[in-house]
Amino acid sequence: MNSQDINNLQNAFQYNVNLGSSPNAVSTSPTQSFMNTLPRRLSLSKQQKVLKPFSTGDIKILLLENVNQTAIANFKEQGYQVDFHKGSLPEDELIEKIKDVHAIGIRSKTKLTEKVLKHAKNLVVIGCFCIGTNQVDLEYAAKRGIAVFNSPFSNSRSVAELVIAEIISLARQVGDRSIELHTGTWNKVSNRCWEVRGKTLGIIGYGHIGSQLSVLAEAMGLHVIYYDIVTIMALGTAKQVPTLDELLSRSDFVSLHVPETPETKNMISAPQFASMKDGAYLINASRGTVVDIPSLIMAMKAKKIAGAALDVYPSEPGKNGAGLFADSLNSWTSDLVSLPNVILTPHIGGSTEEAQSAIGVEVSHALSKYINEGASVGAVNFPEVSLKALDYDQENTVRVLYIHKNVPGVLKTVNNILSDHNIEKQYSDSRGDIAYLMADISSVNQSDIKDIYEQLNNTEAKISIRLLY
Ligand SMILES: NC(=O)c1ccc[n+]([C@@H]2O[C@H](COP(=O)([O-])OP(=O)(O)OC[C@H]3O[C@@H](n4cnc5c(N)ncnc54)[C@H](O)[C@@H]3O)[C@@H](O)[C@H]2O)c1
Ligand SMILES: O=C(O)CC[C@@H](O)C(=O)O
Repeated sequence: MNSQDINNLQNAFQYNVNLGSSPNAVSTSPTQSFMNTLPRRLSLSKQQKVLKPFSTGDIKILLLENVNQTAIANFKEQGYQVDFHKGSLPEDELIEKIKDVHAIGIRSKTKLTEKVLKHAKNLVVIGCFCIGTNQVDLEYAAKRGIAVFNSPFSNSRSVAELVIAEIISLARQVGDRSIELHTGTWNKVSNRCWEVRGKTLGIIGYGHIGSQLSVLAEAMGLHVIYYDIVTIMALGTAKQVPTLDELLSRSDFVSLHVPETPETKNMISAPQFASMKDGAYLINASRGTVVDIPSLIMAMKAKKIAGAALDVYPSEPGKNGAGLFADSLNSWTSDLVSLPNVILTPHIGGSTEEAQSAIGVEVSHALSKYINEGASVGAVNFPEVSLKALDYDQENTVRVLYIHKNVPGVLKTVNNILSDHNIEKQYSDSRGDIAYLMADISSVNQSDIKDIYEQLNNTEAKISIRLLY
C-alpha cells in the first residue's frame, strides 16, 4: 500500500460517510501519520497491536459536567482531542457541539434525548461517568448504532456512606441544631432524638448500593429489611419482604435505591406515606422522580414523617451556583426548605474523590477500548462483543465492526461478502433489535478492504460500519 493509495481509500470512506444513505455510517481508516508510525511499531515483536485505525488526533471527545481528570488524562494519552466543560450545556449548545464529536462523556445532568442525538452524525459512543443511565435515550442510541457505557458500582460505597451519615443525622436532628448554632441559637434538646441501634431500616432496591448500605447499617445495630422486584440473597441477617407495603409499615427509616424507570416514578407518594410508621424518616439518594415531593411536604407538615434526607430532585440545576435551587426550578422548593429536620444535598451521593477518580478511569478505558478495538463488553444498551486485540505482526488484517438490525438472514449476507477472504475470527451477538458483528479478516490488501466496506455498506440491515486496521 503506498501513501497515495491510503489517501484515496480514506477519501472513498469519507465519501461514504458523508453521502451514504445512513448518515450514521462511521468508517475510519489510517491516516498517513498513523501509517508512518507502523514500521517502528512493527519492530516490537509479538506486542499487542493497539488498534488505532486512524490518526487518533482525529477523534473528538466532548466531556461535560466536570468529568474527572483521570478520564481527561487517559483520553489525551490516546491522542484524542478533548473538549472539556465543567457544567452541562443548554440544549441548543449541546446540539451544536455534538454534531461532529465521536464520543461524549456526561454525568447525570446532560439529557441525551432522541432530539439531541439526531444531530450527532459522527457519534460512536457515549460514556455516562456515573451509575444512572436514565438521562440517555438508550433505545434510540442503540438504533443509531451508538454504544453507551457507564460505571455500574464505582460510587456505590460513597452513596451508602452518605446514607449512613443521614440516618444518624436525622435521628438526632443534627441538621437543625447545626443551622441554629450557625445563626447563634443554642438549643440543647433530646426531645424526639433517638439512637439508631435496634431500629429498623427498610431498603427499597437491594442492588449495589442497597446491599452495601445493608452491611453498614447492621454494623450499627439496625435491623434491615428490604424490598426488591427480584429475589436477592440477603446479606448478614437482613430479610427480604414480599411487598412494599410491608416494608413501609415496619420501617423506622426508609431508604430508596432504585433506578429511574416508569415503575419507580412517584413510587413514594401520599398512599405510601400513609402506610409508613408515625414518626418514620425517608431518605432518597436514588432519583428525584421516585418521591412525590408535595406528598412528602404534606406528610411532614402532618407530623407523620419526622424527617427526610434528599440528595436528588425532579429538576436539578445544570451547574453550581447561588440561587439556582428555587421555586423557578421546582415549584415546591420554598415549602420544602422551610421544613424542620430536612437534610438537602445537591446530588453528591457519589461525589467523593475515590469514586470520581475510579469512575474516570473505568469509563474512559471502556470508551477507548470501544473506539480503538470495537469491544463493547459492559455496554448497557448494546450486544456485548469482544475479540482480543490484534498483534503487531498480524499485518494486512482488517477488523470489521458491523452493527446491524437484528433480522433474519444478515449473517448469511455478511458471510457471503467476507467468505472471499480469510476470516480469522468472528463474534456476533444481538440484543433486542440490534446486532453487532466483529470479524478479523487477514491477508487483505487495500482494494479488498475497500470492496468489503462498499459491499457491507450496501447491505439493507446495516446500521453502521467501522473498519479498523
Ligand atoms: N445520589 C447519587 O449520587 C447516586 C449515585 C449512584 C447511584 N444513584 C442512583 O441509585 C440507583 C441505584 O443504584 P444501584 O447501583 O444500587 O443500582 P442497582 O441496579 O445495582 O440496584 C437497583 C435495584 O433496584 C431494584 N429495582 C428496580 N426497580 C424496582 C422497583 N420498581 N421496585 C423495587 N426494586 C426495584 C433492582 O432489582 C435492583 O436490585 C441508580 O439507578 C441511580 O439512579 C444515585
Ligand atoms: O455524578 C453524577 O452526576 C451522578 C451520580 C449518580 O446519580 C449516579 O448515577 O452515579
